[in-house]
Amino acid sequence: MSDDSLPSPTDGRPGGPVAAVIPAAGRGVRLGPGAPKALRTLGGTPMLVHAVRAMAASRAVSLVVVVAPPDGTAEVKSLLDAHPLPERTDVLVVPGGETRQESVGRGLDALPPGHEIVLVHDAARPLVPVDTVDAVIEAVRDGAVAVVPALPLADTVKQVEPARTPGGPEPVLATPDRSRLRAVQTPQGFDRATLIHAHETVTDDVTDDASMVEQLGEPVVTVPGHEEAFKVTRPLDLILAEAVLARRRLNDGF
Ligand SMILES: Nc1ccn([C@@H]2O[C@H](COP(=O)(O)OP(=O)(O)OP(=O)(O)O)[C@@H](O)[C@H]2O)c(=O)n1
Ligand SMILES: C[C@](O)(CO)[C@H](O)COP(=O)(O)O
Repeated sequence: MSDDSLPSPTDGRPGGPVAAVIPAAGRGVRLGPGAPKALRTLGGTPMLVHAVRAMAASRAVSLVVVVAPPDGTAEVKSLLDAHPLPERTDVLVVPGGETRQESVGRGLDALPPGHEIVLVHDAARPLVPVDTVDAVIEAVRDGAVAVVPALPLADTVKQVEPARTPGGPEPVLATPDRSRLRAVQTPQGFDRATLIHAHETVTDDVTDDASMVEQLGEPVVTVPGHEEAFKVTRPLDLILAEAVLARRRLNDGF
């Protein structure tokens, strides 16, 4: 998809500039000891900077709200000052909360008026291609209130009774039909009012924003995800991300 393929519709569909909220306040416990995950480097550049650039790569995105570790807003601001974005993209930095949900909520609270479409993108998915970002935006512009990039599963999935002790045996309860399951990624795209309503209404613990919209009874749809939009969660993911970046740099000739 080219950068110019995202019109600002004038036919009543949500158009205009898009804002992206990037929750980046997690510690990265599963990645192991070190700096907060979003500040760890990939190819010498902090993961957060990759994620911010990935959103700003879409010409539709005019504002990125970064939700920083509460004690790290000054560090994140100076980091972003040192890695400027295209002129069309503004950046705000706000402190995050205890959970991802709370951090996204704080990012939404900071949104100025004028962005009808909001993306929520994990800092921990630094390598999402711009075509995936644009596909999500386009689906919201086409009238969906909530859109998730999704991939089929490669593994068979079992539903289990969780072990009583870590590493203990887990009785298998069921094997869901894999053909109807999807692994969902970010950015997830939303009609702004719907997302804000979901965050004001849903208090259950959830692991993504689209499930909050589902709880409102609103429809959520998928667009094709991308393998390179994987989440850097465990140490092996960092090795994979370095390899993907190295291949991209080789292909781009720098
Ligand atoms: N209180 C939190 C927790 C998570 N996140 C963000 O939510 C995204 C997805 O979360 P995850 O990959 O689980 O990150 P962590 O919470 O840092 O990882 P872990 O659970 O291993 O500590 C990350 O970009 C993370 O920075 C956040 O903004 N605020
Ligand atoms: C939002 C998400 O990336 C979609 O797959 C995922 O649910 C985040 O989960 P995490 O355990 O907070 O990383």
